Amino acid sequence: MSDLLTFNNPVFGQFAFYSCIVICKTMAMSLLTSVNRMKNRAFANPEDYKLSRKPGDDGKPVVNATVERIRRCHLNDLENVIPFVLIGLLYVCTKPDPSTALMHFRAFAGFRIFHTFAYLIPLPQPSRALGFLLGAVVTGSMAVAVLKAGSY
Ligand SMILES: N[C@@H](CCC(=O)N[C@@H](CS)C(=O)NCC(=O)O)C(=O)O
Repeated sequence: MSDLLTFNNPVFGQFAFYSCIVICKTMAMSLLTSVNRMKNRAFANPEDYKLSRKPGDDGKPVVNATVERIRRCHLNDLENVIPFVLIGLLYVCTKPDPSTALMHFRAFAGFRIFHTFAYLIPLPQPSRALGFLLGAVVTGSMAVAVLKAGSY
């Protein structure tokens, strides 16, 4: 029992692996935002322009469509990845069938990566909606398992 949330438990190991992938993907959105802020000279704060002021800059915050799209994608990751990680931890404690659990973890990571491509390319809808919905179904399925395990 005490080994459930350690790497002695293969299900936890797989959960940690796929969680780390989706967390790193979420973190990469910050980097991508920064790169695109610099590329498009679309900084959020007047003081940011002082780092690389160019002739003609008035130092006013600029809203750029690409930067805003990346930020929405980042926010959507936060809305979905955090619940996956929290519910996933509880799910691992229900001692799920290892192959079923692995299918959940892989599917969630795959759908979230697909959602990112669908948002940033962008792919025509309902591609992004499907990426979001299927990922949410995976987290929902783990939540049902947790609720069942805790309901007696
Ligand atoms: N916070 C989301 C909740 C619903 C959601 O996540 N929808 C997916 C599929 S349409 C999405 O990618 N929404 C765009 C977004 O969150 O920026 C929203 O405002 O749209």
